[in-house]
Amino acid sequence: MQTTLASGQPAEAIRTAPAARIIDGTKIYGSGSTAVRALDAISAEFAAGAFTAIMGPSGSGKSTLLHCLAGLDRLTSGQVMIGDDDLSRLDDKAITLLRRERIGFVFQAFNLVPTLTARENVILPLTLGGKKPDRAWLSELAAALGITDRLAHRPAELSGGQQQRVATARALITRPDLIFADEPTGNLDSKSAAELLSQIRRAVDEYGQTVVMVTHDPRAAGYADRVLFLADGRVVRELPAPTADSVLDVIRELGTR
Ligand SMILES: Nc1ncnc2c1ncn2[C@@H]1O[C@H](COP(=O)(O)OP(=O)(O)OP(=O)(O)O)[C@@H](O)[C@H]1O
Repeated sequence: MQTTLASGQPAEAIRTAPAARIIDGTKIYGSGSTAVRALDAISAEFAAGAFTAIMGPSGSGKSTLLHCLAGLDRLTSGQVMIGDDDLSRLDDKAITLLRRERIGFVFQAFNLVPTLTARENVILPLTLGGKKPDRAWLSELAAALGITDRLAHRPAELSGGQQQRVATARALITRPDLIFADEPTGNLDSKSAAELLSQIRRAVDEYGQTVVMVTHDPRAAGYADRVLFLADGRVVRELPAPTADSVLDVIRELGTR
């Protein structure tokens, strides 16, 4: 029989630490009269094996949240936990290692290395860690993302959308526990966007990976398990089991408040 706690939740669910957590996170850029409070004592949990979309108006702190969760930037105060590791207690070297081993990124600026081919860019996280790529997985990813025939090309010879898909393959190649994506479909036509989102969805459903994705697109958010809406550096609404329509409804409602 399954053990349940007083809260009604199964004990197993409680024991499994969230993949990532931010607790009372505040991020202030600059100081004095020019200081900007990008995150304002925000708290949120990202369950292992779940896909969360982050939405909110421009300047609401979405990218800052992603960067702080991913250990690319440090909070001014508060805590970020990746599994059981408290990022505020780790030095930069330890954070770099943790990122390389457990985290994949897809960002707006693709950060592809211009002198490397698409294939070399995709496998870079493995090369850096001294590991060999799993050829079958590389082929599967390239096919699913529609870049198989572009792998020998350098980034400058690829369209923006193709570069975005190469960056996505790079984020997925190590099968990281956690994937952070900042507007991954921003430069894609709707068919390519659907392919990329399906691939991200598979990462969650088939491999149990945890995804946190910033997006402005209600259709993209519809692929997630829940949406967190930010405003002024805080979570103002959580929407479980979103659809493009229910996301639009919440955006309209928040916009008219
Ligand atoms: N490096 C920085 N220095 C100073 N202010 C910054 C910096 N980065 C972000 N900000 C400010 O912090 C606030 C939150 O920015 P952030 O990029 O997190 O918002 P966002 O919700 O991702 O916006 P968008 O949807 O436009 O990408 C904004 O007011 C922004 O101008």
